[in-house]
Amino acid sequence: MLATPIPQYVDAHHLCRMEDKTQYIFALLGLLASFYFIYWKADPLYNIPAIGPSAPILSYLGAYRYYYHGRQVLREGYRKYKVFRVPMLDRWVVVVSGADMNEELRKVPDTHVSLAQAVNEFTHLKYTVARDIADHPIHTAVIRGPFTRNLKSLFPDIVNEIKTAFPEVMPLPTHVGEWVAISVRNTMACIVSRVSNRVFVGLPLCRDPKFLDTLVEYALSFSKARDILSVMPGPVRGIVGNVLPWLKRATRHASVCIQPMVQERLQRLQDAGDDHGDKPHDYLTWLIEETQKAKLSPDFVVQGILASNFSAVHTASNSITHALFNLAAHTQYMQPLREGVEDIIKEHGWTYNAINEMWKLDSFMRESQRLCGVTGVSLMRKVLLDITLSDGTYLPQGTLVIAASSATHTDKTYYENAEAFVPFRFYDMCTENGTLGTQFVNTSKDYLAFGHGKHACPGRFFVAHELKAMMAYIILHYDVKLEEGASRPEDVWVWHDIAPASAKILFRKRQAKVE
Ligand code: HEM
Repeated sequence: MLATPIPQYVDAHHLCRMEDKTQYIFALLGLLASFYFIYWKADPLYNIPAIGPSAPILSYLGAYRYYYHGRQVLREGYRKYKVFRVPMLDRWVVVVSGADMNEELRKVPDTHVSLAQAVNEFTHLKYTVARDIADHPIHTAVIRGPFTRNLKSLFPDIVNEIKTAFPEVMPLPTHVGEWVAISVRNTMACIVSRVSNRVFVGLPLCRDPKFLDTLVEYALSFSKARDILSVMPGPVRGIVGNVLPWLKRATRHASVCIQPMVQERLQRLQDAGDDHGDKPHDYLTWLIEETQKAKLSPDFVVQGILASNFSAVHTASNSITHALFNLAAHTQYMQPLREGVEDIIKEHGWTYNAINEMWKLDSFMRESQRLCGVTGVSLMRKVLLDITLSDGTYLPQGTLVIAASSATHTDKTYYENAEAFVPFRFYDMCTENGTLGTQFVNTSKDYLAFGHGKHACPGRFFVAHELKAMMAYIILHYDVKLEEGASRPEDVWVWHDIAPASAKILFRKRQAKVE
C-alpha cells in the first residue's frame, strides 16, 4: 500500500521548523556548557588539586566518597599533595599535609583566620549548641583561665565523682570470675558527663537524672540538627534552624536546673562585696564573672554550661572509649600499667600529683589518641583575609582550611612503626632519650589531637587528669578483654569525624592483685 504523499510545501516548512528547533537546542546546550565551564573555572579554589571530580555537580560523587571514606580520601590527598581540597555537600574544604604545613597554618594570625568561625560553619553553633555562644564564648575564657589554674583544688571532687559513678553506672556481678559485656561508648559518656558536671555545676545537680537526661538529649540532638542544617542551602538554613525544637527545649530544661544556682551565686557574690576570701570559688561563679565582664545578662550562664558540655563530654567519652578498646585488644599491657598506677596511688593517694606521675598511663593515652583521635583533622580555620601559603596556594576570604592530623599521625617520617599501637613509645622516648614534650597534653606540629598553638584545646589539662584518673580506676578495679573471637572494633568515620564503634567489651571484677 502506498502512503499518502505529503505535499511538498508542508514538508519543507516542517523540516525548516525542526532545523530551527535543533539549532535552538544546540545553542542552549552550548550556552549552558559555557556557563558550566565559566562557573567551574571561576571557582577561586580551581587551581588547588581536588580529590575526586572537581566539576560542579560531579563533585557530589567526591562528597559521597568523602562522607563514607574520609580516612582514605585524606590519606590519598596527603600522599600526593602539600595542599589539596576535598568536597563536602555545600563547599570545598582545603587541607594541608605534613608537619611543616601544619606549623605554617597554626602560625597564621587571628587577624587572617578564625577557629571560632570555622567551628561555627561546620556545626552551625547558633542552632545546635547555644544561641549566642559564637559571639560570646564565655566558657572558653573560663576554661583557659580560672578553671585550669584551679584544677588542683578541683581534683578531689573529680576523684570523688569517679569513685561514686563507676559502681553505680557499671555494677559488676560479685561472682568470682564472671564477665559482663558492657556497651563502652554509652557507659563512658554517662560517667564522663557526671564527672565533668561535678566541676561545671557541682552536687547534687551533676547526679540529677533529669539534668543528665537533658544533657544526653542535647548531645543527640546536636548531630541531628547539624546534619539537617548541613544539607540546607545557605538562605534557607536560618529559617530551618529557627524552627528546630531541640536546642530551645534543652536550653529551657537546663535553665530550670541552673538558674536558681546562678541566683544563689549572685547573692553570695553581692554579700562578699570586696572581700574576695568569701567569694564562691567554682565554675558557675567564674562564668557569672565572665558575663559581668562582657556586660551580658546572668541568664547567659546557661549557654556557657551547655557549650562547656558540648566541648567536654563527647570528646572525652570517645577518647576513653578508644583507649579501652585498645586496652582490651592488647591485654598484655594491663600488668605494666597496673604496677605503675598501684605504686603511685600507694605512695601519694588519689591526688593531682599522683596522676601527673603516671607516665606509662600518660603514654598509653597519648598513643591511643595518636591513632584514634576524635577527628581526623585539626587546626580548623576560616580565612578572614586572603592568604597565600608558602607553596604559592592562594586562599581567598571565606575558605575553610584544615590540617590532615590523622594522616600526619600515621606518617612514618614522624613516627617509627607509625601504624602500630605502641603504648609506651612516648614513655620510652622520655626515659631513654630524655625527649621532653611528649606528654598527653603536649601539642606539636606532628601531634595535633588537641590542635596546636594559641588555640590548642584549653580543656586538655582538665581532660588529661579526668581521663587518666578514670583509666587508673578501671585498671585497679576491673579486668578487661574483647568478646570471644572479636578483634578491636573498627572506628566509624563520617566525613572527617571519628567515632568509636558502639561495640561491647567484657569487664569483670579484677582478679589478680599486684604485690
Ligand atoms: C579528649 C578530649 C578533647 C579533645 C580531643 C579536644 C580537641 C580539641 C581541638 C582539636 C581543638 C581545636 C584546637 C585548634 O584548632 O588548635 C579544641 C578546642 C577547644 N576545646 Fe577541646 N578537646 C577535648 C576536650 C575538651 C574539654 C574537656 C574541654 C572543656 C573543659 C574542651 C574545650 C575546648 C574549647 C573551649 C576549645 C576552643 C578553643 C579556642 O577557641 O581557642 N575540650 N579541642
